[in-house]
Amino acid sequence: MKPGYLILETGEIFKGKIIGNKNVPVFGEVVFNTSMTGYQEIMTDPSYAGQIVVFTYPLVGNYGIDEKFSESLQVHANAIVVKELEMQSNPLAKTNSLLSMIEKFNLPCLIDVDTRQLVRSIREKGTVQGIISDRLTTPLYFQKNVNLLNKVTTKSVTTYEKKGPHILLLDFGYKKSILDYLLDVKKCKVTVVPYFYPIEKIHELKPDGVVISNGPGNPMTARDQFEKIRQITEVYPTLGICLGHQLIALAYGLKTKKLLFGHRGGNHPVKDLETDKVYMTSQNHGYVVEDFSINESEFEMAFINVNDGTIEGLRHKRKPIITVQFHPEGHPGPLDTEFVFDHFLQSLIY
Ligand SMILES: NC(=O)CC[C@H](N)C(=O)O
Repeated sequence: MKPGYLILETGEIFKGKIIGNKNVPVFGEVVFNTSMTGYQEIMTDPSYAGQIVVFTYPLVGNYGIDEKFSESLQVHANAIVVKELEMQSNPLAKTNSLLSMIEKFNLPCLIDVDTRQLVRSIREKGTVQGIISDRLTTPLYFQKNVNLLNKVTTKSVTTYEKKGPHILLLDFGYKKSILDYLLDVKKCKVTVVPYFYPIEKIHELKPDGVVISNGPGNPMTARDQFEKIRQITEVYPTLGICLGHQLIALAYGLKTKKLLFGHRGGNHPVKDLETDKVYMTSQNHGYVVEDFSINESEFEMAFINVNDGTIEGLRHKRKPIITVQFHPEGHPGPLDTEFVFDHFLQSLIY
C-alpha cells in the first residue's frame, strides 16, 4: 500500500493509503454519504459519476458484495474515501470481498483517512473539488460542469415485456432498482431509452406514462432537453425522480441551485404536505429546486425536507405530473415512500 493524499480545492490535505487503481491522480467533486450500509449500491449508482465519495460510516466492506445489489453494471464514482476498509470476504455470508470489486473496476480508493475531520470541513466550507494523488506536488486541475450524461445513459432502446401499463424510462443514468420496482413489483412493461431520444420516437412507442430518471451532475447541463421534457409532460403522466424532478422543474421555468454540501444518506426526513406525515427517505443530490421559484408557477410543493426546509417534491396543479427529490426506490435506504410509484401509476389511463 502506498501513501496517498486527498488534496482539496481549499488547500486542505488529508492523508491515507491508496489501494485499487494506483494510477493516480484522480479528480472529482468530493461528496459524503452518511448511510450505514449500502456501499455497493452507492458505488454503482450512476448519479455519483464524476464524484469522489467519502463514506462517513467508519467501517466499509464488512458484509462483502453481491451482484444483486448493484444499481448498474459499472462503478460510477471516480474514487472512494474510507476510514477502515474490510479487505477480506465474509465466509459466513458467502459474499465476495469489496476489495475484489475495487480491483475488478480498477477503482482508486483512499483508506485510513480521518473521514470525520474531512466531513466536518465539507459541511463547513461546502462541497469542493479534490484530487487523490500519491504526491503532494500534484498540480490542482479541476473540471467543472462537465456533461456526464453521455457517459451514463444507455445507447440502445430496450423493452421489458410485462402485462401491465407501458412505462417509458427516460435514462439520465437510472438506478436499476427503479426499473426492478416497475417490472417486478408493479408488473409494468418498461421501455428504457437514452435521455436524448427524440419526442417523435417517444410518441411512436405509445407509452402510458413516463419516468424521468435520476442522474449525475448539474441539471442545467441538460438544458437542451427542457423543451422535450415539457412536451412529454403535456402528453403523458410523468414521474420525475431526483434529477428527473429537477429537470421537470427547470422545464417549467423554475430554478435550481447548489446546496452547500448536499443530501446523501438513508435517513433524510421528508414531510408529505398533504397528509402531514413524515417519512424517512434515501437521498443523493447536490442541487435543489429553489423555493421562491415555485410562486406563481404551475406547481405546488408536495414534500418538504424537515431538516432544512428545501423542496422535496412537486405536484402540478392540473396535469398528472409528480416529482420527488428523494429516492422512493431506496437502495440503499428505507422504502417508506414507495407509494409515490402507486400515485404515479394511479394517474395513468390505459
Ligand atoms: N440522484 C440524482 O439524480 C442526483 C441529481 C443531481 N445530479 C444532483 O446532484 O442534485
